Amino acid sequence: MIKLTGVTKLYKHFAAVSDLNLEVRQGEILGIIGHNGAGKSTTLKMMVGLVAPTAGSVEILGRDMSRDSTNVKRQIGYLPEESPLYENMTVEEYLLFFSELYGMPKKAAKARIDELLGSLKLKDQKKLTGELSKGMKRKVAIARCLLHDPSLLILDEPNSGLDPLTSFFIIDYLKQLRGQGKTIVLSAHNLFHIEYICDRVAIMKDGRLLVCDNMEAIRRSLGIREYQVIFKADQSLDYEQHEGNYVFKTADISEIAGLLHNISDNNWALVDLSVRQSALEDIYVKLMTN
Ligand SMILES: Nc1ncnc2c1ncn2[C@@H]1O[C@H](COP(=O)(O)OP(=O)(O)OP(=O)(O)O)[C@@H](O)[C@H]1O
Repeated sequence: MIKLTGVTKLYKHFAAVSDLNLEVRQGEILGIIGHNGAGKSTTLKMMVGLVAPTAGSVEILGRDMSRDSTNVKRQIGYLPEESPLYENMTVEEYLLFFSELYGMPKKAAKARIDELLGSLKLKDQKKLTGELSKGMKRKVAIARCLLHDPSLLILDEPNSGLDPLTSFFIIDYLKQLRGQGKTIVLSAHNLFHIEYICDRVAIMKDGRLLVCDNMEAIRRSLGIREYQVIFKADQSLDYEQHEGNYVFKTADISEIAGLLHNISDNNWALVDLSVRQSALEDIYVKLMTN
C-alpha cells in the first residue's frame, strides 16, 4: 500500500531521514518507534506528501506522490503530532467545516459526524473545542481525519500526552478500525500500545531504519517482560494491594488489555501503566546484537 524506496530528507546538510526503504502492507498496523529526533514525523510527513523527499520515492497505492498525489490524498487520513483546533468553533461546527472541505453533502456529513462521535464516545458536540480536555481534543482531531472514511490512516503519536485510559481507548479504537479493513501507520513511544496493536514495527534511529519486523519477532528478541497496572477500585478485588492501590503484573498483553477494559467499564481509576524493562535503548541493543 505504501512503498518508500531510498528515501532521504536533508535539511541543509542535516539528514533527518537517510536512505529509507520501507513497505506498509494493506490492512496492517505498522508502528514506527524511535527516540525524539529519530525521523519518525519526517517520514510520516513524506508519506502524506507534506514534505518532499530530497532523494528517493514515495509510492502510495501504486502512485508516485511527487507526481500524482491528488487522488491518493483522498484515501489518506493524517493526524499531525500537534493538531490545534479552531477553538471558537463547537465540535460540530468544526467537523462540519472540514466535511465541507472534503466536499461531503451536509446531511451525509452530519450522519458521519454523529457516527464518529458516538464511536469515539464524545458527547460534547455543542461545546467549543477550546473548552475540551486534551483527550477530547485529540478525539476530535481523530474524528476529523476519519470524516471522509479514508482507507489509509497516518497518525503521528495519536496518544501523546494523554492519560493512560484515554490513550488505551484510542489505541483500542484504532484496533477496531484495522478490523474494518483500514491500513494504519502510527508513530508511538509507548511499548504497550505498540505491542497491543501493531502487526509490524519499524525502529528508527538518527534518521535510519534499524529494523522492520513483525511483532512476534520483536517480542522474541525482547524476551519476556512484564507489564504493571496500578489502579484504584471502589470495591474489594482479588489483586495484590500496595499503598491503597491494586497492583497487577503480567507478561500477557491480553490480560492487561482485559483489565484496562474492566477499569474503564467500571469507572475505576487507572493510576499507572508501565512496562518493567525495555527502554528503547535496550531494544536497539538486543535487536542489533541478535
Ligand atoms: N523543518 C525542519 N528543519 C530543520 N530540521 C528539521 C525540520 N524538521 C525536522 N528536523 C530535524 O529532523 C530530525 C528528525 O525530526 P522528526 O521530527 O522527524 O523526529 P521524530 O522522530 O518525529 O521526533 P519526536 O519523537 O520528537 O517527534 C530532528 O533532528 C529535527 O530537528
